[in-house]
Amino acid sequence: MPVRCDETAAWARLQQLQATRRSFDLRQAFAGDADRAAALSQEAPYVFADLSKNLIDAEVEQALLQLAADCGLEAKRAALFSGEPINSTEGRAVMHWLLRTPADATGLAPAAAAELPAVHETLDAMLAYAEKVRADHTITDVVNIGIGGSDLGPQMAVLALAEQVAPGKHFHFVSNVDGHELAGVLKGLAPEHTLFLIASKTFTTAETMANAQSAKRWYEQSGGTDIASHFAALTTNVEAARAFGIDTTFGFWDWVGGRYSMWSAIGLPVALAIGADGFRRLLAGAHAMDEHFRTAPLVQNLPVRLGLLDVWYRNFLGFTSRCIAPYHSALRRVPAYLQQLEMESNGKQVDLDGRPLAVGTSPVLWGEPGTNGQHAYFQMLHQGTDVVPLEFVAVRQPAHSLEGHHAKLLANALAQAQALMVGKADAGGHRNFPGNRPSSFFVLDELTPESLGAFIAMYEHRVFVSGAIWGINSFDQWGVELGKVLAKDLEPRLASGDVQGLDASTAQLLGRLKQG
Ligand SMILES: O=P(O)(O)OC[C@H]1O[C@](O)(CO)[C@@H](O)[C@@H]1O
Repeated sequence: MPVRCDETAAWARLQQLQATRRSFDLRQAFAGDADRAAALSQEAPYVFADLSKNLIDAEVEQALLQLAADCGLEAKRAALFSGEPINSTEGRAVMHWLLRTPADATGLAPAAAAELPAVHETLDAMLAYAEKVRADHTITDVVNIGIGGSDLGPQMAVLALAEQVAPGKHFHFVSNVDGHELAGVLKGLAPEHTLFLIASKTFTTAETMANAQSAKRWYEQSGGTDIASHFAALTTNVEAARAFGIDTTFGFWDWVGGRYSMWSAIGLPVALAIGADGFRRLLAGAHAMDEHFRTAPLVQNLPVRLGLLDVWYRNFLGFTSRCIAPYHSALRRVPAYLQQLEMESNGKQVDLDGRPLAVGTSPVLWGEPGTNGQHAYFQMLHQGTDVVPLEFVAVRQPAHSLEGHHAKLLANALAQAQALMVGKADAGGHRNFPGNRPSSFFVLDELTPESLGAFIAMYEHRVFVSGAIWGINSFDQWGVELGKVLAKDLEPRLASGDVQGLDASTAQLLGRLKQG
């Protein structure tokens, strides 16, 4: 039976520490420890993290590392990198990291080594296709149709790396079954200049299938005659894609979770946007972070330190949400991407054996780019009654040459982190800032494919770490199923008006929304 984190000696120790840390004050902690900033910071590939403005100290970190030991984190990490079927409810290995492993890597576990040639064969084919389409100037618009992991990752990355996108191609992402979205995109397109990518791991997702059918109908009705050249599928279900009428397919494997799939064929929009070299650089950055996570001692391992901090905040300090503020507008879809990554992975209520947990799991993740958030919800972060740990992401070098802007942006990020911590007590009443509010601060030197890859991989592993401590399966998502089944039942009722067997509220709403 797996170890329950809350039954370990380290958990009890952390509870004791939490009781003695009720009055912990960041300002005093800095005043009392000249080494605090350095000791609670971490260099990792392409990412520097200053964790020193968090409500922790060396003793708490030490106890958290003991918790990692008691919960078998290293063995779990080894199981991840050995290709063991750690996604136990689906009987699957979890090897998205293999998608960014170089072709000549040595020392891989047999399960991983066996898959590596196929990974690179598919990658090479996909990148060759990407280069062919990039060189084809008749294709001016690429429409990615997919949802969840088949949308958020590529969309986030194409936006983040927009500076490197070759001119002449426009990228559109259609995810919602809401026809307004697809109709809005199609309005400006011509079939002969458009490439549709149907991105779906399962090739069964209702929204994606509906959008794909409508896109195909639109293509044919607008005079398009060459589906083979204007549609490609990115999927593990190549047969279903063929049955749909798509010949050009790029596959991947069931050991790649949807929310971990931007490194696979699902990343084709990114490769189309930044080219084969750019995509390989993205993979290289992520691989560098994989190696850091796999090999660095836990005490100097950034994803480990972050995952343990998440456990401390969630389970000992009782913080139920975390805010992410990228101070870079190109990172504006990062919060949405991370929401799926963390909340779909760790929003679980039972352990690996299906037994109810006695501890809280995934916090709510939310956020907007700075400085916009400052003029919206930062009020609550500074003076609200709840403490919400905040994560700043800043990029040292801008990709534009507009004078003065970047210094203003960075000054704001620094100022907000500083203000949250130091507060302002002398004004009293409405003008009082309590301070002592925690934040982490990530610095990327430049926003490049490498640094983006490393940053995202850091988050993936961080989510793995907290999930491993909680003893949950971070790689299934049964919680999305019930709504899908009920929607199937309700769809025909919206036409017929049949409310038999429905609860009174759903019946009333269905009556109001009835179609026709
Ligand atoms: O790629 P697919 O199979 O269309 O799934 C899309 C998304 O739907 C989910 O399965 C949730 O419904 C996500 O996990 C996944 O990323």
